[in-house]
Amino acid sequence: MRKLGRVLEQSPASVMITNINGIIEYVNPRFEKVSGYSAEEVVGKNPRILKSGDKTKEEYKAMWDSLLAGREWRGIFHNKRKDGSIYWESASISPLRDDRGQITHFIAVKEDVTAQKRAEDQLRMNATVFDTTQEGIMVTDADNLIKTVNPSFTRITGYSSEEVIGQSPSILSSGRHDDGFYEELWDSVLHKRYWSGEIWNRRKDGSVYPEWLSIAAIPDEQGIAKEYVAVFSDISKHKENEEQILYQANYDALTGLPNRSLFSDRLDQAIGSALREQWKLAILFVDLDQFKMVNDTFGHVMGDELLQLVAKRISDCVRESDTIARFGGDEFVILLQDVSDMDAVAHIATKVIDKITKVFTLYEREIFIGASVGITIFPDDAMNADSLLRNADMAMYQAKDRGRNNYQFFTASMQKRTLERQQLELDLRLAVQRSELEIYYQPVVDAEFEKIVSVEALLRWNHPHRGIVNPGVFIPLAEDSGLIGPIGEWVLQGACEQLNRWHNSGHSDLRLAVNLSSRQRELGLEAGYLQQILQESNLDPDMLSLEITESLLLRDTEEAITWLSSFKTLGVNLSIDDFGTGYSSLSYLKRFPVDILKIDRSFVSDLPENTGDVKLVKTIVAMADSLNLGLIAEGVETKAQADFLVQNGCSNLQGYYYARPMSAADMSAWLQRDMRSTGTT
Ligand SMILES: Nc1nc2c(ncn2[C@@H]2O[C@@H]3COP(=O)(O)O[C@H]4[C@@H](O)[C@H](n5cnc6c(=O)[nH]c(N)nc65)O[C@@H]4COP(=O)(O)O[C@H]3[C@H]2O)c(=O)[nH]1
Repeated sequence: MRKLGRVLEQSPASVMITNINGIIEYVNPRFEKVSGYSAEEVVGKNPRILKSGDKTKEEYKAMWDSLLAGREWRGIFHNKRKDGSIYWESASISPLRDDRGQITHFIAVKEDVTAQKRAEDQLRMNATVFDTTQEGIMVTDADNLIKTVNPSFTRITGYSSEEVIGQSPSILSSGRHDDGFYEELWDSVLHKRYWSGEIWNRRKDGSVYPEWLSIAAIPDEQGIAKEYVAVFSDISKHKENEEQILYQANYDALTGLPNRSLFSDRLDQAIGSALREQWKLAILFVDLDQFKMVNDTFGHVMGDELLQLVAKRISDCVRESDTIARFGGDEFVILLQDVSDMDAVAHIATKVIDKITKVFTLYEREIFIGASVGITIFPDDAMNADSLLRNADMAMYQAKDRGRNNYQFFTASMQKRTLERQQLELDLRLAVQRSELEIYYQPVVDAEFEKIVSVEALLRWNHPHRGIVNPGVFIPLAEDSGLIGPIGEWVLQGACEQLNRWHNSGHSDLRLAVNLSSRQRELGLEAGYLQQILQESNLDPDMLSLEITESLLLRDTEEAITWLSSFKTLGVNLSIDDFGTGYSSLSYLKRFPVDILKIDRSFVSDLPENTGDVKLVKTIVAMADSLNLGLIAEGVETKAQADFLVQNGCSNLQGYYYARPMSAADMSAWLQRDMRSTGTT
């Protein structure tokens, strides 16, 4: 019996003996160690002091039912130690009987299975991760044959586990990587036990996809790799996004051409190669003429489509290896590599202009635009990308100044001209204060009745060093700098005062036309100001007409209508200058409060020989007739032109044939002359 006692005392299992009522009578030292309670603390107590609250009442009842029926009970307890920590015990509880077979005690033999339980939980969790993770997992053996794969492997690759187990992972090879790539990969796995990187694999359906793959070698106790675990995720979507971001950062979304940033990179690279190979580069800066007008008239959708067609036409002019970029708006830039012959560069520029000036047909409309091209050469003109682009831009402006639809090579004198332009702008600021501006007047005659009907006020600048500067040069400068605001008001006031003087000297029927710039609207010219001038000059508003260009009508149409209508309300007339050069249409003539059309000089100069112009002028005359608009032909230089116009219903004529623009004093003298001699001198 003592021997038995020793067995209990030294048992590696916890032993607890309770009486029939479940009151603890004995616990062995192992119990004390595992539970943290001493024998004194638990003897006389109910074992429920160990309860963690995990088992339900029903479970305890089932256990007691079984024990009281004399059956052994086996199960797991989730118990609480004295310090509150939880542990798992596997228990076997048996009833002890006396000689009469009556149950007197219960003996519980328990084993702490916490570690085992944790390991099982860990395994279960690993299995769940393996089954549910989005990453594909493939485990291979020491010979690198597939041992197991998870469901995501099947989802990504299309192979079921049955199809791949026992196979080499090479069935996934895409063929996109060379042997060297796999050698490096395995070298890292074998020596560093790890590799991760991007790899292209092939699905069962043959499609190739990029994945992010990590391979780890799992060593045995001796450190020898027994298994390899490969974890991978399909990164096609991620790559697509990455490519899209890269694309957006480097390409123009509308035309698909490289943008400014990619162009600059390519230009830098091209400069590098050109230096090495000792060849030249040409940069062509292409700016569209009249594009803004199309955009404003027909809307952005049409403007966008036009830009796409332009991009296509420019691409047709150069080699695949050349770069064409869109810098935004209506600016395109071409980079030609390895150029030796400047004639060839000029030829390409001509080709680009020819292609762009050909008619575009969009939504059954015929659209004409033009292009001005500036060219600069590396290394002749500059050594770096920024300067080259600046030069090409400057040359492009020169091409525009020279009448559009042509190209200009950059020259050092252009830089000089740009500086001169800046100087001229400074001078213009002082011109008003120094009284260097003067209003000239050009008569408009009624050729049928041989009398003067009106004068047009045309501004001149008597520059102290340059002499007379024409408005074609300084009006754009004044518009760019905002100086057209005060200058335009000065012209209105001066011309109205002068007309008043002529009225007072007996020419009371004489009318006046003054040019308005669209910028004057933005710069705040208001009808109230004009009304004041008219009152101060004692003029009937009907004696004044404001000349506006077609482009003014087309830009910000609604605002322009409101602005012009406010002048119209005063009683002044509005005339459209350069009629026929833009996208004149009957519909906008009806929308604008216009009174007079001026036929542009360009349609008059080839009359009466040019049949196209003949037709056009006849159409404008008919249009003015039917809309009840006044008509003036500009730029009449010959008797033949005058005769043709009069015979065809336009008798109000303006041009050198009658008189050039002249100072107010000369105009006064002219007014005194006999109108009968007009045009015969
Ligand atoms: N070859 C040729 N040319 C002729 C003939 N008859 C007249 N011209 C020129 O044609 C231009 C007619 O003026 P515009 O079309 O209003 O075109 C004007 C007008 O748009 C603008 N401008 C002139 N003065 C002013 C002004 O005070 N304010 C504004 N905003 N613009 C002005 O500058 C433009 C150019 O003015 P100008 O150089 O004075 O040029 C004038 C005039 O000198 C001819 O028979 N043959």
